Amino acid sequence: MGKVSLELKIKEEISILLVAIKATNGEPFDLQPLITTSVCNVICNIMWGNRFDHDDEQFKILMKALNDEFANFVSTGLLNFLPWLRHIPPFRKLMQDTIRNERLIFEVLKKNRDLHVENFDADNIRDFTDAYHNEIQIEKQKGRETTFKDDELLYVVWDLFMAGTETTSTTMRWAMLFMLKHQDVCRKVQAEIDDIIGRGRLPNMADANKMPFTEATIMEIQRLGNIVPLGAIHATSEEVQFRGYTIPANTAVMSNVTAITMDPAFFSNPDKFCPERFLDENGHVIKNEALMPFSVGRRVCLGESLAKMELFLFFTSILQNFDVKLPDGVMEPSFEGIFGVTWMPKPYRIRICARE
Ligand code: HEM
Repeated sequence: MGKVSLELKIKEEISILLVAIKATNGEPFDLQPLITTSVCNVICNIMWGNRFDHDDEQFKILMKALNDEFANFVSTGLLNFLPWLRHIPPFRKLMQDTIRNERLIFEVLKKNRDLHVENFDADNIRDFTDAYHNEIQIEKQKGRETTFKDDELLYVVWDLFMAGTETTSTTMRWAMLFMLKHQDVCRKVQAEIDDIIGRGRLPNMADANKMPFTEATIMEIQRLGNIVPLGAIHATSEEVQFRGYTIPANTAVMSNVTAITMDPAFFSNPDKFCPERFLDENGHVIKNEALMPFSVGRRVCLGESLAKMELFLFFTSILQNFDVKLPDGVMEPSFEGIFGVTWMPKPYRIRICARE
């Protein structure tokens, strides 16, 4: 799927999201289910070429199971290191729930794969699942051994759902909290949107490089939101010498991303929310290599460009149309977080009101 058609799919989701937000009539609500559904639908579109209505039964099963998997991730992750814990409450129940959820999710994934295989037409590749299945057929015809396998496809799709849904949704929820707290920044972003895009059409990716303040704001949200504070766990495949240390083969390695994003040597006053740190004196964006929300190296986030597209389009489309406000009686947004798959804000309620 090319960048242009991907952008169209994202904008289709955004249009539906904006209608759903408008229907809240400026009353306090939790943005999480709406935004997660939207970004999950983007992945569905890439994988299966379709989207689901928010109240579709199959989609509800997938979303609930995905949410439970995310919520239990830290505890189930512990079982990787201490597997015997699975026999002891409360881990026993957690393990049973995880197995049940995985079965439910794989049923949905299998159903969609089988539908694709039934209607497969090599001359009309509709989406990722078709493209993958096509690869299996090509390798089969050539009689070659391949890692492209029907069952492997289910795990690839599952990985993309896991990696691509909660991350983007969580970043957007931090984004809204930062805008609640820093209304001055929010107004500057809105002024840039009005100037470059206006109110008559949805934002496009072509607008992004004309909007340095917005780009810098998203960078600062990603720096302070810091949603993957310890990166992903990797393992050394052989012995490694690193800065005078010897790391043996098969050692689990984690990267302390927080130590970098909060290091005054890279970011002055690191606790301060300050988009201007990413702008030079002419208002142009400064790239800072110490900002690495998608990690670096060979295992860098596979979805980085999709995620950047989603963040820009969701963020600007919401602020183009709405102001963000605290519920009556709430003086300050809470920046307390929960450590699940990612570092995510505690559930909060927000008022998103049509702009004057
Ligand atoms: C704001 C959103 C996102 C953030 C902050 C983010 C961040 C990350 C980080 C830090 C990693 C670990 C890299 C490493 O192992 O060193 C990662 C891996 C990955 N991400 Fe993302 N991600 C985001 C969105 C997405 C999206 C939308 C997709 C695609 C659908 C995606 C797919 C993946 C995949 C497949 C990996 C594993 C790559 C590998 O192991 O080789 N991510 N991401």
